[in-house]
Amino acid sequence: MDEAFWQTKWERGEIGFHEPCPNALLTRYLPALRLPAGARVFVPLCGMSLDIHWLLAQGYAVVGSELSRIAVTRLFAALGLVPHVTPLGALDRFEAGKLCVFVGNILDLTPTQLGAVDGVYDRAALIALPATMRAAYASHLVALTRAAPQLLICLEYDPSRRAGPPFAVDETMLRQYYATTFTLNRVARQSVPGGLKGACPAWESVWTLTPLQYATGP
Ligand SMILES: C[S@@+](CC[C@H](N)C(=O)[O-])C[C@H]1O[C@@H](n2cnc3c(N)ncnc32)[C@H](O)[C@@H]1O
Repeated sequence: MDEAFWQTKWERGEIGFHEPCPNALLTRYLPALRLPAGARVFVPLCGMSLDIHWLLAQGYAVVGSELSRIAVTRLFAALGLVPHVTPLGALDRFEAGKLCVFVGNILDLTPTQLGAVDGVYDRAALIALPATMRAAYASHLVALTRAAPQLLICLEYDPSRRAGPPFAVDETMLRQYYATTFTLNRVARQSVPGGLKGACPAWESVWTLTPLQYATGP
């Protein structure tokens, strides 16, 4: 699952993952993160998601990371924003109003370039990556965001029934990636209507990841 795979998907318009409206699990469960008003939310592997429109409409500042320039150009256009583009070595930063997106490989993004974020929203990012890349992505994301709390949507299905992406990521895997940094709390689990593209039953889980140093104890 290299960069060329995703660039080709965007060039061919094969973007079945793109949802026609803001994700209902985001709009329902983001309050569980208890972000302050006007918080800065990081959306890794953001595509041109309408979730970003929704986050901006709630008054959040949004910062994204996305490989595809096609996606980011379309995202700004759909929002009626004209981005100011700044080259930053391997990345380009697109900025307008309260939206900033780094175009390029997230692994090239540094904490200094990203700046402070209050929370992370991961929909179809961790599960877009194969197992060989996931641990590196997860630890990079923690370092990048200085372990900011996350709202994370995961997908579970029998991986012998269908090849990813999206990949199945169950609780055991999630704990391998994040349990040393966060308290993991599953706030919802629901079956995917019609299964995973009709191939097999699937379930979506919504997790909140709270930094361990902030977890309240007795
Ligand atoms: C499954 S899509 C999800 C997009 C978005 N989160 C959504 O919900 O519509 C995964 C996205 O990650 C991007 N991507 C994949 N690998 C990446 C990487 N290493 N760095 C930045 N973006 C990446 C792809 O171009 C694609 O747009």
